[in-house]
Amino acid sequence: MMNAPVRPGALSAGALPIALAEPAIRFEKVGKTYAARSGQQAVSALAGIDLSVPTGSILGVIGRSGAGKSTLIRLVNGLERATDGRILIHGEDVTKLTESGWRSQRRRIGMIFQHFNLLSSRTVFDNVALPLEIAGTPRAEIAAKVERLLALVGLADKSERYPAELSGGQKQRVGIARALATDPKVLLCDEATSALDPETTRSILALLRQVNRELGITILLITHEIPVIKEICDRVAVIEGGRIVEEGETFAVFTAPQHPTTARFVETVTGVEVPEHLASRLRTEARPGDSLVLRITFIGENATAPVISRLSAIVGIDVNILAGRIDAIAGQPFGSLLVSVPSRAPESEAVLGALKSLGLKAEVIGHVS
Ligand SMILES: Nc1ncnc2c1ncn2[C@@H]1O[C@H](COP(=O)(O)OP(=O)(O)OP(=O)(O)O)[C@@H](O)[C@H]1O
Repeated sequence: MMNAPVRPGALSAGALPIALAEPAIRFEKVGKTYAARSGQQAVSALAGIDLSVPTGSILGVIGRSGAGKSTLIRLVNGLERATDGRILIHGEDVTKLTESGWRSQRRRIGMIFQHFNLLSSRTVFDNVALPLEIAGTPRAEIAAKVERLLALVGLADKSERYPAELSGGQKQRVGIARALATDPKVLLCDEATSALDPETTRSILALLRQVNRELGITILLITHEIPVIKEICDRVAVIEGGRIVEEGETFAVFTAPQHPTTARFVETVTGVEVPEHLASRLRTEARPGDSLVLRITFIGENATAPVISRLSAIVGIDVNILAGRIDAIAGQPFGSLLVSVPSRAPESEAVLGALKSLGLKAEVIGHVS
């Protein structure tokens, strides 16, 4: 039986759920092999990459050095060409574009870099104006647009300065303004905060979030820093050895990583270390009078609920807090707490049962005297 035909105009693009909307970027079985150079072997940098960047989202690709991140992002703006598969940008296959096709495509893609790539001989204003000059925009229009962009990135008072007179964070703000000059639909970020200190990193990430939310620009970023993913990415893809080993919504991936590499990345921001003085005394077998050490994970609304007092009330015993943290992942609360309770059978079983009834994940770490 044939499917019923879809009536043209029955669904407007605005009414489509995100999952059905055309992704801003789609990789289909993409591979990249760098050709052998004299005396060297060919390098397979990427293989079998299937990845969709939903329109309007921020997707972060994380991986260690050499995993293939730079190659992946360079394929999206045509600085490298895929050797296998296809890349679609807003539905258009860019894999077969000619150089002149790429020139007009690149106007729809902005890019920012780890080392900013500003022209040192041009003022802030002239750096931001450059893509507009290349596109042949009239001078009066350029002036108005550059002023708007500098106001957006918080540098309205720096337009006549030169890059050497700016801090790293200010240079990246100029990079962002320049990348937005041609009204791109997609912004690519290549380790954009790796050269910045943590506080400046946070302010640049907040600006990127604002650009995404207020201008509706899709962002694909690559990084080796998990806090960047935690802070602003809606989705995360983990890349290793040229392959995507895990991909999903940031909160889901962080709270239940499936691949060992993902688990190693996320434990640095979600886990609570067992304090040294405790770790050296931990045993797997309980002895009479011992305490049981548990790691409790709080997700979503549980992270801010008074669960420890509720737990004590249910089981009628004291719960000692040993270490903990409450944080936000992609804007959602997440907490992890190390506690100790009596190891004796009825009490410890009651605690584990009560934690389950409260909807909390508990992991037994060991026993201490
Ligand atoms: N132009 C090139 N010619 C040959 N091999 C290359 C080239 N560029 C990258 N490679 C190789 O491809 C693999 C992936 O490199 P890529 O730079 O994409 O990784 P990365 O994750 O961005 O690493 P890093 O964070 O260190 O930049 C590596 O083995 C690298 O040596």
